[in-house]
Amino acid sequence: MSTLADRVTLPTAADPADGTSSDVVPSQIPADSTDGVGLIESNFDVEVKLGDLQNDTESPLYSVTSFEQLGLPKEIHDGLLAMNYKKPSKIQEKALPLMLANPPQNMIAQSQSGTGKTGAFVLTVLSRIDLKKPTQPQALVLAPSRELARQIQSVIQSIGQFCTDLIVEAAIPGNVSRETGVKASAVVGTPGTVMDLIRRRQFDVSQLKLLVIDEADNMLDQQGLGDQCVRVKSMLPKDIQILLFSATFPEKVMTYAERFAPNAHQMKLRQQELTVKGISQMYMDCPDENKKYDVLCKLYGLMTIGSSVIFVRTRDSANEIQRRMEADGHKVSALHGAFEGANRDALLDDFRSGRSKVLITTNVLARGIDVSSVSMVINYDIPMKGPGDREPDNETYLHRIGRTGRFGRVGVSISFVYDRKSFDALSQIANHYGIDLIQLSPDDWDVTEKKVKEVIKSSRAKPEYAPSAIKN
Ligand SMILES: Nc1ncnc2c1ncn2[C@@H]1O[C@H](COP(=O)(O)OP(=O)(O)OP(=O)(O)O)[C@@H](O)[C@H]1O
Repeated sequence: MSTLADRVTLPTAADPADGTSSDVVPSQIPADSTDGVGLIESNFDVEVKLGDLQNDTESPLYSVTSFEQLGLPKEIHDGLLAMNYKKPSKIQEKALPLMLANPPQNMIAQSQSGTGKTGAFVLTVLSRIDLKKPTQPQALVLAPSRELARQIQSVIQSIGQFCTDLIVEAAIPGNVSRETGVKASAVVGTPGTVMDLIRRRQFDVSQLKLLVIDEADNMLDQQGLGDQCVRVKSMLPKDIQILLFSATFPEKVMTYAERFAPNAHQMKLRQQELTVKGISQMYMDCPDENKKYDVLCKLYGLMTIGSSVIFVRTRDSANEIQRRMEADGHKVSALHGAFEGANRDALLDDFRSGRSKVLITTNVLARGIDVSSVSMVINYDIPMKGPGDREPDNETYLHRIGRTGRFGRVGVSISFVYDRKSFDALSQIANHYGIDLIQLSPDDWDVTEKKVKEVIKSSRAKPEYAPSAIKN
């Protein structure tokens, strides 16, 4: 059978399995005992030398400074030690002195997925709060989803675990008491809920000193949440320090971001620097759309995969794939915006803890979510944008695959293509970032198994630091 790749030439990387171009640690592949569902507990037995990466000048995890040199208060430093953060990553090292300086200045900061942007702004939040006013809101972080807001709340609580009287509240639907309103020094929320709370006078913003917008390119995009963020900002003190963070800042949003955060320091990456080296990016050339599902099941049937995320275009297809996979004996969960909040929280908590290992979701979880055990991301549908979904969505692709390969770990992403449109879209994404995609074929499962397993196996690493101090 001729494959799409026979017909159209897409650049392919040297096969990492042949040892010519490999960012992964080659390891012995055990004869996996699959139980038909391919979702077996894994043994984390390979060491990742994070210290090596943090000494590699080319790595975004590299830094020359120590956290001590950043002059953070003792209780914050103790929190970092408890999290096993030994050295700052590049973004933390470079951005922190600028963000912590007085008088406060705005910042627009870009760094690859999973390189510690959250840590960078959380340290700024904690440094700016006066803990003697525990219920007076002083720092506000906005994020695009309730899941990301809750995660950031947990990171503030974890790094701030020795900050006495620290109260961090999530301003997400259904979470803030109508009677008391917001009673915390740090608030993390989604823009719609934050706007409602301010309007209903349940959130006193008069003493806010810091506004952080995470995933800022998405949050300021006029097609999306832009309006709400602008409205929130218009209700805040005029001299507030503004920090904008993302792994992606497309040019058209950048111009807007510069107006939103005037005179900001800027840390930007070149387009070719945006991809994370530890993620082996592959694509699967499926015979047709209907066969995508069979290929998916075959993949899970063949391999022992730690945790993985499957991204689809619509909520309906997430439900449908979940239904079919469960009927076929796979244990999977689906999470998307149609579910009620508490249910979404429980589903993600299960995934974080490893109780569930396969998460089928939409773009709602494409950004920011940090689950270090994710070793595989599947783009079941190539991310598209614009009227009629005509254009490839470069940014969403990068964020989706960034759910694996967190902070020096390795992971694999597999994007499914099946026709000219999906193939061209993926080619455009690859060209945009200068990525060499590795081709997989459903006609040759031995090779696929070898290529994917090699990465997955080495991703079962025991990092030097605690995997994630996030408490749910
Ligand atoms: N200095 C550090 N030392 C060790 N681990 C760290 C350090 N900074 C961050 N981490 C860990 O690295 C992981 C990724 O960090 P984080 O979620 O902040 O990435 P990010 O850059 O915000 O990613 P994304 O672009 O996906 O939002 C987290 O599990 C975090 O706890």
